[in-house]
Amino acid sequence: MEKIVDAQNVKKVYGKAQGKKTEALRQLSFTVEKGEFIGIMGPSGSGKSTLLNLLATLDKPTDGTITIDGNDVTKLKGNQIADFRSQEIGFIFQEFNLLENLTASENIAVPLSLQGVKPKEIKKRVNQIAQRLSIDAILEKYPAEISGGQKQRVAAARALVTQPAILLGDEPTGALDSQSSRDLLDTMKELNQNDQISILLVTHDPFSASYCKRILFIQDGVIQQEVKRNDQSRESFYKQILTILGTLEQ
Ligand SMILES: Nc1ncnc2c1ncn2[C@@H]1O[C@H](COP(=O)(O)OP(=O)(O)OP(=O)(O)O)[C@@H](O)[C@H]1O
Repeated sequence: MEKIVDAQNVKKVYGKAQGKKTEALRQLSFTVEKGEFIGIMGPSGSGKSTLLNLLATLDKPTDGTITIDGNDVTKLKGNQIADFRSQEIGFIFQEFNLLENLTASENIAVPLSLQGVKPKEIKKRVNQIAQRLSIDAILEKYPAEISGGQKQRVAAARALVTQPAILLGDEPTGALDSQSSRDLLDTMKELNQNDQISILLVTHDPFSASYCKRILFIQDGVIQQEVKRNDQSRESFYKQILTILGTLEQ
């Protein structure tokens, strides 16, 4: 199996040398295989956002290594980091972060324009991913003219149009109603199953997490527990997640 992410002994300490220090992550190790759909859960303050920032190459670990698609991202410097991020990492957030004065299609095109891809190729790739996410009909609309669920699909298309090694999600259903959440999660499941897109989802929400194939539970900066869905139904996985969360948050 090909590893998309290989995090080894990752440690993150916040704070100045002399001042108060917070050890947000301690000796955290895990891998993500190509085509996995993995969830990260844990109580508030357990280190989830810290981990996501490190995986997104927005911050560096204090110690340890993080390899993404064969590249040790802890060794990247300056411009290499931004280039790597724009090519290899797709990101969807709770807030959709769309540019309000650009149409859906222009929003999706932004990462490709930044990479200097030619307009004809951009058009082709935007149309392809829009079809995949069933948003072809709204491509010429502005964010203010579409629903929350559609906005998140546009954001997902923007994240995937560069064909990144991994799609990172930070509570992507957090601002959606339950039907739009379900639709987005179904689409993510489909992209994972049919297109082998590797997805890592950080979430508080057991319903979203129940779509994952494997979940890492973090507590106090370490992986406390790991569960696999295997062949159980999503409903039964959901119940298992609730039980574990109950024990963790005591
Ligand atoms: N920039 C920072 N400077 C100092 N401490 C920080 C910083 N960011 C996070 N921390 C601390 O690191 C620990 C882990 O925080 P983190 O935000 O990663 O947790 P989380 O699991 O994402 O929490 P939540 O679910 O509430 O978003 C916490 O103790 C937090 O206070």
